[in-house]
Amino acid sequence: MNRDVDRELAIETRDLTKIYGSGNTEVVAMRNASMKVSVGEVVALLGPSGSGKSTFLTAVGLINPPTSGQVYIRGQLVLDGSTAHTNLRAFRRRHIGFVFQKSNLIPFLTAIENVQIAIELNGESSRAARRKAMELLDDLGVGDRAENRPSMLSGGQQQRVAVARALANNPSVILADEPTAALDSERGRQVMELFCQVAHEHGAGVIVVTHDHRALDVFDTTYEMEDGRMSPPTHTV
Ligand SMILES: Nc1ncnc2c1ncn2[C@@H]1O[C@H](COP(=O)(O)OP(=O)(O)OP(=O)(O)O)[C@@H](O)[C@H]1O
Repeated sequence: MNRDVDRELAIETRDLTKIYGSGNTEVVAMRNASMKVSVGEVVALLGPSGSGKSTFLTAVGLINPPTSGQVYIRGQLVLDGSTAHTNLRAFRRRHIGFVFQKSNLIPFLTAIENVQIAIELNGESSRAARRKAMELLDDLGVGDRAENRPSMLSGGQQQRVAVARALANNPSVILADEPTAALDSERGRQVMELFCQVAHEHGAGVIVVTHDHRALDVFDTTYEMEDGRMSPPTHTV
């Protein structure tokens, strides 16, 4: 990626601070955390347990607002401290895709239905949604498992379906919390590589919280949190 060009930003956070509790129980979980993620950039977020990664990710995901600081998505100010500048639920559904540690697929729906339903919820016709869902499953190498329920799929295949679902509505932003934690290192790497490839192709800004230092070369940029503070970015050459 050519970083000399001022690319369009998918995500920008400015000085995010989060304080839980008050008085004796006050915890400053995040201090002035700033990050810029361009369209098509895939970022790894590292840090020890309790360093504030989930607090940061859930603030960017508009789930757990910061105490102060701003979140911009595609240049639009969405959160200023705990003040919402848009309808957060609607904005989240349209612009943000989530991938969790476990795939969280709906057990009684097939792989394709799990992806299709996410597209239909955003107002697509069932036919168009099914076609798009199939394309995504094919992209992620699980098209041949489209008619299987999650219990018939391996952990890696389930996670690929979950990634397809996160990409379903062409989100500007994808947030993943240890998406490969339940997989062995080889399968974890495969899922991460595919995830990055598809995110690049779809032009989303992606932040992945990971503990796996072995797969860092698949990311464009790495940040590290420690004691609530965000490091400057390290770019992969
Ligand atoms: N709801 C809460 N109330 C009070 N303190 C909290 C709350 N959530 C998190 N914390 C505290 O904030 C700090 C940062 O937690 P956070 O979960 O963001 O860290 P993390 O880096 O994601 O950790 P892990 O890797 O273990 O998930 C920790 O000290 C944690 O105990």
